[in-house]
Amino acid sequence: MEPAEMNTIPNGKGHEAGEETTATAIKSQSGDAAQTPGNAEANLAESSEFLSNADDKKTPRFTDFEGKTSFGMSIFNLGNAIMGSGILGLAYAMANTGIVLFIILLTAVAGLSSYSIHLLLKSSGVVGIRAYEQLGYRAFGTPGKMAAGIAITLQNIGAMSSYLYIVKYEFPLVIQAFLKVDNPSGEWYLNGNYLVVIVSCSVILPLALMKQLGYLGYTSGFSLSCMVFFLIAVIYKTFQVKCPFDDYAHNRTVLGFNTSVAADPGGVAMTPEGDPACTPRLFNLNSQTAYTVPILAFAFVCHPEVLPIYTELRNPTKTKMQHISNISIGVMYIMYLLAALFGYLTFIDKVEAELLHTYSRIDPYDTLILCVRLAVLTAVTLTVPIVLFPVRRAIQQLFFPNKTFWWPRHIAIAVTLLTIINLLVIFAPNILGIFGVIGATSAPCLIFIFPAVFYIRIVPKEEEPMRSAPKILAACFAFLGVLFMVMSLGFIIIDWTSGTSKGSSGH
Ligand SMILES: NC(=O)C[C@H](N)C(=O)O
Repeated sequence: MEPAEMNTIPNGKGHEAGEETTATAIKSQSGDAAQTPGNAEANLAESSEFLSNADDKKTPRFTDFEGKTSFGMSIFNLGNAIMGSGILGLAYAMANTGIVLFIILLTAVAGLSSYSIHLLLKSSGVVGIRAYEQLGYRAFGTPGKMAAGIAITLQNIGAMSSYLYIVKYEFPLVIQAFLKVDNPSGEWYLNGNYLVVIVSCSVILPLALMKQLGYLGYTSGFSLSCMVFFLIAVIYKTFQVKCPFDDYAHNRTVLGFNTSVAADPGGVAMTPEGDPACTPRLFNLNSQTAYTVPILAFAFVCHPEVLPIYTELRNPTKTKMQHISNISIGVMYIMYLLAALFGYLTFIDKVEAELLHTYSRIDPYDTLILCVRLAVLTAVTLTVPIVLFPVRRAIQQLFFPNKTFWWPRHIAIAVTLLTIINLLVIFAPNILGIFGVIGATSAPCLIFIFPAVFYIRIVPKEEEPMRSAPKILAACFAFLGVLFMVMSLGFIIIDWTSGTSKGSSGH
């Protein structure tokens, strides 16, 4: 072991100077043990110590970091990590599956998501370090660590870009409507690119510079309340909007108004009352049904954030963290179900891939809908710092594995990441298609494949033989992930070649 390793903070978070404990040395040894068969015994002793402690619910013995975040704040943070732009695509997914099939799939993805967190937590109990990349390292050495780090980076950069796209395209419309600017003539405050930079510098960057994720609990709570407001508005609108709805652009054209709202090229056919297009379906299968699982999987991705949140949890145990995950997933499940159901019941077959757009087609200047847009904008903006944390941690794990916390590096990584995402959103809006592919590859890796294969490799054979039920189940889970990845990629390729791209998971 190199002397430098004795000071390693493997989770990428540092202690204050002088806070270094012998625990750090224990971790460094365990990192080494992964590579040296001779140390396997010591390693196993350490793992069983973690496991027995977790199971006994005695004083926890995780020594990689002393967390201070409460149970409630951790629920807010994880809930905020789960809830993002994914919610806007769910009504569309329901339109393409029907209500019953959607509920079955939503329940399945939520359940699988929670099982996958169980695998991650159990593996991290064995390794003793709560970092996704370290699980990869323990399971497969450097390639495993690289694979985890790269998947987290790609997935989360994709998610953050999708949030900033919302800021770029929604924020100018909201400002325009609130200021009642009918004919915009190049005002800077209606330019989405400037707004993205302003929001990034004034809101996201200061939050992303926080030393610990736990501090973001309050903003996460606020972000979730914004989404609750969105949900209440979606439910309320179901009883307000008559099906078939009158397209605003169509009305304005018919009445001869000069409107700045572009008419949808497809238009909305004015269907008579009693049209089947206004009857909700219980089951539905069409060419877009294939996108449902990628949309749902994207909506439930929070796995890169689980271990950082666990690291900062006060008195951490596996059971406690699993409760936090189950509560967050459970609450999001209910919110997702309600948003999808009422969004679908409002527009039935006319619902678009992005729910907010559909409301704008009724009346883009409706005050409630403008407030809802503002709420969604705020919610996704406040999610960016949470999603940025695991990327910074992955970069630290990959490039500066043996370094203690250092403010200049912490700040430089955040600034660089935000700059890259801003440049992508401003100059390469067409890259969303690429993120569809990334979403289709990194999401199944992070949710299904990595937790399962890491678990199989990390949990010692003495404790769970290869043919034991938990490991066979984990193997099936990994297989499901591969199947899902191949399917999603196949659909995207078919979509591209037939030229009807809808962009699956990358909203
Ligand atoms: N955190 C993520 O990667 C995506 C998040 N689950 C969303 O719905 O936007």
